[in-house]
Amino acid sequence: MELVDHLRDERNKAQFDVEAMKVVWAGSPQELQLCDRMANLVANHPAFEKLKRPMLVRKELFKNSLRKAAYARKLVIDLGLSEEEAKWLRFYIDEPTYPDLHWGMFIPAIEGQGSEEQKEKWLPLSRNMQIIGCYAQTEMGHGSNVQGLETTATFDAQQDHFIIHSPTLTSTKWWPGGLGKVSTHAVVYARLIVNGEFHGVHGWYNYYSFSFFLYLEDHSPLPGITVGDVGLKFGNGAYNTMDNGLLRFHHVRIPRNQMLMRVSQVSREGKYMQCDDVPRQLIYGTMVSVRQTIVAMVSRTLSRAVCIATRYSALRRQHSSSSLVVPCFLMIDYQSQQSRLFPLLASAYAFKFVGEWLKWLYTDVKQRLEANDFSTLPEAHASTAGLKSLTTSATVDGIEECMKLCGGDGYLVSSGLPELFAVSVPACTYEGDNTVLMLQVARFVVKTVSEVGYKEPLGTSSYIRRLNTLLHNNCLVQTGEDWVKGDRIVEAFEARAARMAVTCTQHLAKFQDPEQGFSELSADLVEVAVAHCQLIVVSKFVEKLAQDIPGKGVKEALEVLCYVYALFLVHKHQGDFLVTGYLTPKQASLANRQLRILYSRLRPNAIALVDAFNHTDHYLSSVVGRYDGNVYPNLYQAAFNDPFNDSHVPDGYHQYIHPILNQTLAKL
Ligand SMILES: CCCCCCCCCC/C=C\CCCC(=O)SCCNC(=O)CCNC(=O)[C@H](O)C(C)(C)COP(=O)(O)OP(=O)(O)OC[C@H]1O[C@@H](n2cnc3c(N)ncnc32)[C@H](O)[C@@H]1OP(=O)(O)O
Ligand SMILES: Cc1cc2nc3c(=O)[nH]c(=O)nc-3n(C[C@H](O)[C@H](O)[C@H](O)COP(=O)(O)OP(=O)(O)OC[C@H]3O[C@@H](n4cnc5c(N)ncnc54)[C@H](O)[C@@H]3O)c2cc1C
Repeated sequence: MELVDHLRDERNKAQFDVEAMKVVWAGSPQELQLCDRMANLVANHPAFEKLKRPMLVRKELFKNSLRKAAYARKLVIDLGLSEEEAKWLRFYIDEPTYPDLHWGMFIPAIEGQGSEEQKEKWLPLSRNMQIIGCYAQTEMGHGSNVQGLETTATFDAQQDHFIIHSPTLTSTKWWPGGLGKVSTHAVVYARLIVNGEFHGVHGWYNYYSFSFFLYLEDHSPLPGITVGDVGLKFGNGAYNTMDNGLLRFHHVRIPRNQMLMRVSQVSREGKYMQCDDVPRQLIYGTMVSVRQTIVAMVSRTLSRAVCIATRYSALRRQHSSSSLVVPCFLMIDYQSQQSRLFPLLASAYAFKFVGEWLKWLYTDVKQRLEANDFSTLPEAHASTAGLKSLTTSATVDGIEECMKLCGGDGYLVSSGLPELFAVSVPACTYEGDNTVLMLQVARFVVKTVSEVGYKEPLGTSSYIRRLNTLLHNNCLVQTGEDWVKGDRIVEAFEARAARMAVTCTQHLAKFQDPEQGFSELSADLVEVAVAHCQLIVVSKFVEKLAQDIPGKGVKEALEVLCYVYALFLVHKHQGDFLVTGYLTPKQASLANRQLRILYSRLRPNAIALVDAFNHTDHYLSSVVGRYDGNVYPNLYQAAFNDPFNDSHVPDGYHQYIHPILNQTLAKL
């Protein structure tokens, strides 16, 4: 039977080579081929079916996710998949489970903080999954405030042991993924006490990581350990496939050599030593690594929501504004729909490119760290923290908007959007609360501004070198067309970021106690950080356009997306641009007018741009976002796939409805 493509007319409108755009989106022909292979491996295997997931109760759901993870492991071994292939396989299975933390945090923590000897011992075991690990940092009472962690690790010189203890209820480890039910091991963060002395009363050396056995082989906890799951989380299915755990220690002994020893050591005699040439911030290194990964992944999450909303918008017709009777308008042709949808489409591309750049930055910093060059660590920290915060917040808001863009059907689980929202929303909290992370960026920016004159700003903050120009030269835009020039756009974002940073730095200088100033101005500081991070995203998109991009019409389509992203932000944050005096109201309104023109240029390419994401229907798991656009019959069928429709008479009907109908409520 011939398959009907309900979106064919839309696909025919494309003004660029979709196959070439797929390569740009994937990053390279090799990446495209790799992702395509892994996505289809998952899509074509019944073991990875996921549509029934939201109907399962927690225990069934969890067992189901363990089965999938085991099956994935078997595939990795049977097919001899590389670590990279295995990573994409897990990604397309699309279900948070313990291997995410094992591969994503436990192994990187050992790699980054273990001594050579420790790495040699633990990494092969971990990579072969003979042990399964998690990352136990957060406590019930302390999440963002890592320095406040209460778990103690007291050195016992007599027995050459550390004693790990949870002295208070609030010191209970709380949230680590994979901890609750599965992990055999954990990297645990605790305060170090040697010879009765708390290291780090001043906040320098007060917590260190330890790796130790959590379970006995018969799978009951070691003596002195209490472990469990933190409980049901938001959303059906969603993150409930993960065993986020709680953990308490009652004077648990571990050998001294299970302290991760790259940054500092405790000797047999009980002497504490910090490696001179290694900054203590290295113990935060795993977080830098995961924040980078989150940015690399988040564009795919947003692209998924946008793909669903764009396809449905290009199919569903509503009345025109002049006639409420004739259903003639495609939703995507409403200007108001475009102004909500197209900036999200542009954001997905923008986040993809900034994610590629961040990966490059991180790879570079990682190589430097291995060679004990720590000079770029502050920038890597600020960039990973800021971009993690910016992109996850925008993505989660974007998914919610996509849900609304699909009307009532977006609210159905079968649209794929509610579960995507539920599984993504904790990304604004985990790996650092987004506001807390933006305050770290602000600290970095303010410090850079304060040091102008005796320290050269580098990398993402190098615009601060041209402070004088940026503070005094205002925008030169005179026509709408003037706004679609890469260097002009970047300069506008630089001027806004620099002016906001300088104003805040001047306000901070008025406080006698800098920390009090930082606290009182924290809301403004977050805005400074947002401006800095948006500048990074815009400038990396503009830099991408300066590269050689093959394929008919591909570069032109990307240019439109870049300007949509940038001018949408100019419009959204026009208050910043006007208050800093960089733009006049006329220039701001020209930007908005140009944005409307760009929407009309993007419109014919909309479906092709989401097709270029190359998402399988399995990955989308959305009735309204199907590739073939055959929505309505499938929407109807999906309703009958719900077990709730197995019978006309639900449980409780005879008991609770009949008495009302028969007016026999008194018998209840
Ligand atoms: C949308 C869908 C996305 C899909 C993606 C899927 C993939 C992801 C799978 C994983 C899923 C879940 C995993 C979740 C795991 C976790 O959540 S682990 C726990 C994470 N916890 C946190 O992130 C805690 C946040 N808090 C902190 O990072 C720090 O404590 C904080 C930075 C807030 C510390 O603040 P202070 O106490 O003020 O800092 P100090 O300790 O005094 O240090 C200040 C100096 O150190 C520098 N610094 C800070 N952090 C780092 C770092 N990471 N690297 C390098 N340097 C760092 C800081 O700049 C200061 O430097 P200065 O003194 O100014 O020079
Ligand atoms: C799904 C999920 C998975 C997780 N996985 C892990 C894991 O594997 N391992 C692990 O160790 N942890 C994990 N966590 C814990 C996570 O890292 C913490 O939740 C996170 O760091 C935030 O800490 P908190 O929950 O204590 O929030 P809090 O720090 O209590 O923040 C609450 C509010 O206070 C504000 N706030 C806090 N501090 C400041 C400040 N200094 N200035 C201004 N505002 C502030 C925040 O902006 C926020 O609005 C996970 C969490 C979730 C939700």
